Amino acid sequence: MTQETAIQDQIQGNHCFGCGPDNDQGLHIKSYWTEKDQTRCEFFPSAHHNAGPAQYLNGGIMATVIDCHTVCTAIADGYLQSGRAVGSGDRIWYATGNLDIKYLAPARIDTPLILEATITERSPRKTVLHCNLSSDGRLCAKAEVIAVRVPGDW
Ligand SMILES: CCCCCCCCCCCCCC(=O)SCCNC(=O)CCNC(=O)[C@H](O)C(C)(C)COP(=O)(O)OP(=O)(O)OC[C@H]1O[C@@H](n2cnc3c(N)ncnc32)[C@H](O)[C@@H]1OP(=O)(O)O
Repeated sequence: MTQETAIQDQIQGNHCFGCGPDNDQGLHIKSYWTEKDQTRCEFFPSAHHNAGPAQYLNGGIMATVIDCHTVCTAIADGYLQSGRAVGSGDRIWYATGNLDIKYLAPARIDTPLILEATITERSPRKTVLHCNLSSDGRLCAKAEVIAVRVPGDW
């Protein structure tokens, strides 16, 4: 189920700080399906994304990339469940209802992050996802996210 076009590049008009192609100052994460119900994102931190110690990544940035990777996965899944191409027709949009992160180890600022999300539950109004964030082969954070479907004009 691999694909060449990122989920974010199939959705028009997204100004989100973490995942919006239309945000000039955003992080511009890119998420791809890898298998059924699973997506992957590789993110290269910039030097100004650091925590207090310059060698480590800020935890809020980690939360943002997890949030955006999982919610974009829920949005793409919403289109697939409706039998539609991602981004086609009336907008399908989800917002973050809950984001529960456990920070397990520091992530280095000079090393790419790997995010792997899995859809664990879905219903018409919400999608539940698990996400692992790794850096340099080490699991640095794991999260449970509840994405709630909101109206297209939210
Ligand atoms: C222009 C085009 C752009 C497109 C780009 C898109 C890409 C953008 C990507 C952005 C990426 C970044 C994303 C961002 O940064 S989104 C920004 C951060 N998030 C928010 O601001 C959300 C603020 N909250 C709300 O708007 C509402 O409270 C929401 C929408 C969340 C729920 O509203 P509402 O209360 O009316 O919902 P419901 O009562 O019908 O419940 C429905 C189901 O959901 C379950 N539930 C509800 N709340 C919670 C909760 N807090 N924890 C756990 N579960 C919750 C509930 O039990 C029920 O489950 P079930 O009983 O069915 O099992």
